[in-house]
Amino acid sequence: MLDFDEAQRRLSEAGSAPASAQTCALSATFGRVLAQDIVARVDLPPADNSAMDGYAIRYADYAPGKALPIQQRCFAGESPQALKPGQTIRLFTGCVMPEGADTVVMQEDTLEQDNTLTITTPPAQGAHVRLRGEDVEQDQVVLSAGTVVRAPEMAMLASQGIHKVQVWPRLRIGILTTGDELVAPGQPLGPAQIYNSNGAMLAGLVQHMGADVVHTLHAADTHEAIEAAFQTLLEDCDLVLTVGGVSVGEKDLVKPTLELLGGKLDLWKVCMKPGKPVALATARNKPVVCLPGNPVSAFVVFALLVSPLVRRLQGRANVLPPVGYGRLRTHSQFHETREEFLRVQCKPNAKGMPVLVPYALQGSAIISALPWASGLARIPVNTVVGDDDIVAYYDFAHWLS
Ligand SMILES: Nc1nc2c(c(=O)[nH]1)N[C@H]1C(S)=C(S)[C@@H](COP(=O)(O)OP(=O)(O)OC[C@H]3O[C@@H](n4cnc5c(N)ncnc54)[C@H](O)[C@@H]3O)O[C@H]1N2
Ligand code: MOO
Repeated sequence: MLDFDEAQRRLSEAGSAPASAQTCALSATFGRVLAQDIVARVDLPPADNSAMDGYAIRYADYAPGKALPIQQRCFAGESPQALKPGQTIRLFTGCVMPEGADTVVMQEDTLEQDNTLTITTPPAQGAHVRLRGEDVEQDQVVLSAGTVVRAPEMAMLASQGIHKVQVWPRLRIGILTTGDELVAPGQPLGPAQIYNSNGAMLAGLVQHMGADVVHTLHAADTHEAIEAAFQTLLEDCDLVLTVGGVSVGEKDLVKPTLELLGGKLDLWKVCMKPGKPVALATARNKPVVCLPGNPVSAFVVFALLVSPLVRRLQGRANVLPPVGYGRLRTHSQFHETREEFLRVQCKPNAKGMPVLVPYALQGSAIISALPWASGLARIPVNTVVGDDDIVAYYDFAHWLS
């Protein structure tokens, strides 16, 4: 069985960014991956401006109790006059600083009467002035290729006046579920049947990562049905995910069918619990990942092994999210021969230290653990782990996005 970290590395490298980029309007960039570095076109802010509603002065003109005539009232969007010596200009937040002024006095620290200003609280030199370029300087790289565009990145693009960018095409993923015991939701449940929950789950996981679900197919446990589904999926998709039928049972036909189609098996069986019977193959130059059928196993394998490959294929720069840590709150002692990934909730204790509370049932068919858990606690192999021990924590907020 392959070591978990080695398997994760190999899956994360089992593909590459798309061959060509496409142009995307700013308003449609949410969730897209930048295919170009973004270089600042303008200084941000483009000019010195006021951070407060108040009065622009030349600091040297200040003296306690001294009255300064108000030369002009200037609103945001208007160009101020140059400040005359010994005078002040009334201005508002966002107004460009008048030439000659170096300080803004906020209006709460002043008295205005008969068009003259008295400053009641001594100002600090240079106070409340936002300096040209203090945020971003022209020609600086503000966003790198491989960044996922979310609201902060949209703010940055817009602040630079950029309304079109080069992005990678959306990743097209196909899903294949197998198993004669499965029934589609909406259909009556017969004896010895269960609902197909992995199809919907994987479709949701794919969408959450900003990729497209091109097909969600279901095949009966026959070579013919599985082969026909593979033909469609390999034709239409960049990545194929199968679920179930990848273990050692007599109807576990996914791997043999893939091999019949000329697929090359790159790895099979990883030393992890849940998730052992996972396979990575290449067919028609496309990666195929076969996930174990148990719902929790499929979910965990997607989070830890498939999501890095998805990020790679999407052209993202960071494919392996950060791993956190926490103190395990448990009544059990663990001494594993496979890396175990417990479904846990992460909560801070009174000192703010993250505490990882495992779900009561840790079987790989326990679907109720999935909406409950915030992430996975990693129990290392050949190590006794008990209450309060510090273990690695894989937060779904990072590992599923
Ligand atoms: N003799 C052995 N048996 C098993 C082994 C083993 O090493 N030796 N490994 C076990 C482990 S670990 C796992 S995980 C499962 C995975 O097996 P498969 O990937 O071949 O999956 P199936 O046998 O098809 O299904 C397993 C389980 O999951 C249910 N399932 C499958 N697909 C769906 C779906 N779309 N929605 C909901 N539930 C699904 C299926 O009914 C089974 O209960 O193998 C162990 N066995
Ligand atoms: O590996 Mo299986 O995924 O333990 O249930």
